[in-house]
Order: sequence, then C-alpha cells, then structure tokens
Amino acid sequence: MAVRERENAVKELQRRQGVVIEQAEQSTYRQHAKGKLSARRRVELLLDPGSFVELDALSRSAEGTDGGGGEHYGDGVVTGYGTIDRRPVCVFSQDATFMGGSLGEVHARRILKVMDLALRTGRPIIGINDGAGARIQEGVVSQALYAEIFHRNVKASGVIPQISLIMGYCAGGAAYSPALTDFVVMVDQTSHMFITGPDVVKAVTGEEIGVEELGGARTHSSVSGNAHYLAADEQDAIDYVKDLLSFLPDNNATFPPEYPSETLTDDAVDSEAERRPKLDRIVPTSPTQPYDMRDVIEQVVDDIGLVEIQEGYAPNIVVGFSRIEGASVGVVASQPLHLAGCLDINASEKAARFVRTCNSFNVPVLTFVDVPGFLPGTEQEWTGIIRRGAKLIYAYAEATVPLVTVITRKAYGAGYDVLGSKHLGADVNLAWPAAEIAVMGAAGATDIVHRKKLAAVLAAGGDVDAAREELRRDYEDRLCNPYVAADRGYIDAVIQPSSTRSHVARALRMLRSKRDLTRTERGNMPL
Ligand SMILES: CCCC(=O)SCCNC(=O)CCNC(=O)[C@H](O)C(C)(C)COP(=O)(O)OP(=O)(O)OC[C@H]1O[C@@H](n2cnc3c(N)ncnc32)[C@H](O)[C@@H]1OP(=O)(O)O
Repeated sequence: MAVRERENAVKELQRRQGVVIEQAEQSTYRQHAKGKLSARRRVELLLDPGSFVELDALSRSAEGTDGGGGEHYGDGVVTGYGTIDRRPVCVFSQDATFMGGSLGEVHARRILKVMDLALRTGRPIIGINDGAGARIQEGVVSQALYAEIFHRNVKASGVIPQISLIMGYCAGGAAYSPALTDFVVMVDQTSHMFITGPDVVKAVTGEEIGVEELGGARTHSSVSGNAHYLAADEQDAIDYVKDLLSFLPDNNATFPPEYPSETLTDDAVDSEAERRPKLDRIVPTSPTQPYDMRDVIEQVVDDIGLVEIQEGYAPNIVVGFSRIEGASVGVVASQPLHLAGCLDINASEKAARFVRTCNSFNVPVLTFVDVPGFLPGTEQEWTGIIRRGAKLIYAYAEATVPLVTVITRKAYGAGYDVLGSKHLGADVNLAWPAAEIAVMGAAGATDIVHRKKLAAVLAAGGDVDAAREELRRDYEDRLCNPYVAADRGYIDAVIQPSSTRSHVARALRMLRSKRDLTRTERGNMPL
C-alpha cells in the first residue's frame, strides 16, 4: 500500500472512531436529561479505570433497520471486557438512546459474542439492561436472537457468575434474560421490568396500574422477589455488583478470592480475646420474644458484616454473603423478627435459590436456625407450601459445599430437618445450650399429648393450670433441649454462644478440603 493510501486508511479509521465518540456524547446528553448515565459511562464506573476493551465498536445495524439514522455504530449496545478489582470480567451495556435500546440483529450478535467469550474463558459476565426488548422492525430475527441469549444464559448458569443490572426498561420477553442470571440489581425509580406494560394490563384485565407500581425496583425487591437488591442510584447499584463479585469465584472450577483477615488461634475456642460475650445475651429468656438474628450474624462473621441479598423480600429468612477468616461464606438465617422466623413459600424459595447459588460457586453455607416450623394456613397450603417448601430440602440435600449449622433457639418439626440438618448432609452442627430441638414447642405438645390427663384433672375439680405447667416443664426437661439430639450425634457440640465464631471458623477451616468424593463414575469395580 502506498504511503498516501495508508494515511487515508488511518484517516478513515479515525473518522469512524470520531463518529463513535460523537454518538457517545449525544447519548450521554440525552441520558443525563432523564437523570441516567450513558451506557459507556456505566461500563467505565463498573470496571477498573482504563481497563475496558471494547469489542465490535464499529459494527453497524443491518441496512434499513436503524430508523433512517444514517451512519450509526454499535447498534445500541456497548460490549467488551475489562477488570473489576483486577479480576477480568465481560460486560455489555445497552444504550437506550438508540432505537430505545431495542435488540436488533447486530446488537444481539454483539451480546452473544461477549457471552461466548465469558463462557470460553471462565469469566463472570455483567449485563447492563436498558432497552425496549425485541426490535419491532427486525421481527422474528430479533425474537430468535433473544432465545439465543436465553440459551447462553442457561448454558452459563452455575458455570460463571452472571449478574444483571437493570438501569431503565427491561420489557416483555427480554426480562427473561436477567431472570435467568444469578443476581438482578435494580435502581429505585429508574428501573422497570414487566412482561406486559400498564397499557396491555389495562386492555386485557381492565386493571389500572402505574409503571412504577407494576414493575418498579421497589415492587420487584419486596413483592415479586425478582430483584436481589434495591439500589438508591446507579452508583450504588454498581458498587453492589462489585461487592457481590468479591465473594464469588471466576467460575465453578475455581474458588472465591480470599482477603486478609485476622486468623483465629488454634486454641481459639477458650480464648477470652476471641469470645463475643454479646452472643451470650442476645437470645431472650422468653421463647416467644423476638430478637434480630442479624445481631448474631454480625458477631460471628468478619468485620465486613453481611452483604444481604433480597433484603426486602421474605424477611423471615435472611440470606447474604460475608467472610470468616477472610474466606467467603453464604449465610442463611431464620429471622425471629418476622413471622417468628417461620418458613413460608417465599422464604423457602429465597433460601433454596441462595443455597444453590453458593453450591454452584464453591461458597460454604453457614446456617443459623431459630425456626418454629412451616407457616400454617390455607393460603400457604393452596399455593403449594408442600411442593415449594421441598425446594429447600432439595437444595441442602444436593449441596456438596461445606455446610455448618448453628441452632440458636427453636428447631421445631420439619424446620429442624430442612434448615441445614445433619440428616440432609450438613458437616458440622452446633447448638446453643438453650436450644429447643423437638417436634414442637412445650405448650402445644403438652396440650396434645396430655389432653386426656388434663381433662381428668378438670373433671375432678383439680388445678388444670398447675397440672399443665408441671407437664410442660417435664416436656421441656426431657424432650425440648439440645441434649437428646446431642446424645445421637445429630448435634456435634453444644457450645457457649460467645464461642460460636471460634467453633464456626475452625469447622470451616477443617472443611476447606471437602470435595464430593462419592461420584460413582470414578468407582473402581472389581474387574
Ligand atoms: C423475546 C423478546 C420479545 C420481546 O422483547 S417483546 C417486547 C417488545 N417491546 C415492547 O413491547 C416495548 C415497546 N416500547 C415501549 O413500550 C416504550 O418504548 C418503552 C420501552 C416503555 C420506553 O418508553 P419511552 O421512554 O417513552 O421511549 P419511546 O417510546 O419514546 O421510545 C424511544 C425510541 O425507541 C423506539 N422504540 C421503542 N421500543 C422499540 C422497539 N421495541 N423496537 C424498535 N424501536 C423501539 C421508539 O420508536 C423511539 O424511537 P425514536 O426516538 O422516536 O426514533
């Protein structure tokens, strides 16, 4: 190539790059007018400074489908890779200022390409969704390519972490891609997800509802459970994603990163310095008085505390990530502050999904139990507590990551079995001295088991209340304590609450080498 031709070729590249920059500036201006950040700026904030490498920046939408906008690059999406906390990740970010961020052929192929790259290289993928779903002008091609994205989401499920940020509209079938990912983060007031919008809802059902109430971030964080975090603004959403990634490995064949932390000494259990005396006073003496299980968690995990997931949804169970001795741990805890910590459908599904997420990504599960059982009532029975509660049993029973369980107070009935019991495969089970491990509480059990005896006392004109109290005490002493379970090895140790952190830390340290060694395809048959 002659020198002049080469100079012209470089000039043409620079011209095209100039168009991309101009487009980006226009997009920024239009998004700011709506109180939102541009697609590119979001990527910049998410990734380490200067680490973003864009792919397909000069791709163009198929001729005639770009709304007559002339030369336009990128087709309404920014894709590429970079690093977060120096760990490589892949990313895509939809640009709502081009054809509403709708998914046309080139737009979709860019997303598919970066998803494939993430899967091939075993890197997390973060999708920033801000688009109008299938591009109407591209018809079935757009629908088909959405299905290809769903297909990739499923192939990547449990293999690499997939995180969705919703930063605008995510409407129609498009919402199923985030739903297939591990975590969905929404921004208060500016994120909206729905299968059909308010107009269609009104036309079909006659119901009048606004877009915020139908599919806003608050609705999905507290009512539907579709969102895992309600961010105050876009920066908060991005910070939460970074936090999540710090607890997860790059893929299911590796382990989460470890962070510097104070390691407990080997004689930690009796070391005064490592005791957390507040734990000895947290559980109230009355079995019906609530307390905040988060106070217990804070005393056991490292100083970073708990990064909660689905905080506003099914608050009768708390789930989230933390660290112990600098290593990731997933925490599941019944919460006596709500519904007395009963398990219901929403709590069961929330916890089951979280246990499965931890199991996919080699994160040990630490369970705290104060559960009076499953929530009674027709509403729960008719909406499937049997089938949907069983999901939690399934999740624990299939988990192969280290499982450590601490019973702080009640572990009644099926609640005992379901929440990380030894019988479902937990590795280390601990109980506090006042734990009540039994089929049910003392009052209910006394009335059922001693109904005839109490009726006889009544008929004879005796003091029924005194008789009931005596029988209740007898039940508490004989059956409603941690020692019947400890006798049989269902509980490995009854521990003083203040030494819980040391016990848990040492158990997790011992379990670090736990692997699923029972896979039958490696069996050595007697040939
Ligand atoms: C398997 C997947 C199947 C699906 O995705 S089905 C879902 C199909 N999508 C939809 O039903 C959403 C249709 N769009 C809307 O409801 C609204 O545009 C939406 C998302 C609520 C945003 O509303 P606004 O913020 O008021 O914006 P707007 O309506 O003025 O639109 C901005 C520009 O985007 C364009 N646009 C919106 N949705 C589009 C689409 N699906 N395909 C192609 N272009 C689309 C719209 O024409 C407008 O363009 P322009 O700026 O006027 O040139």
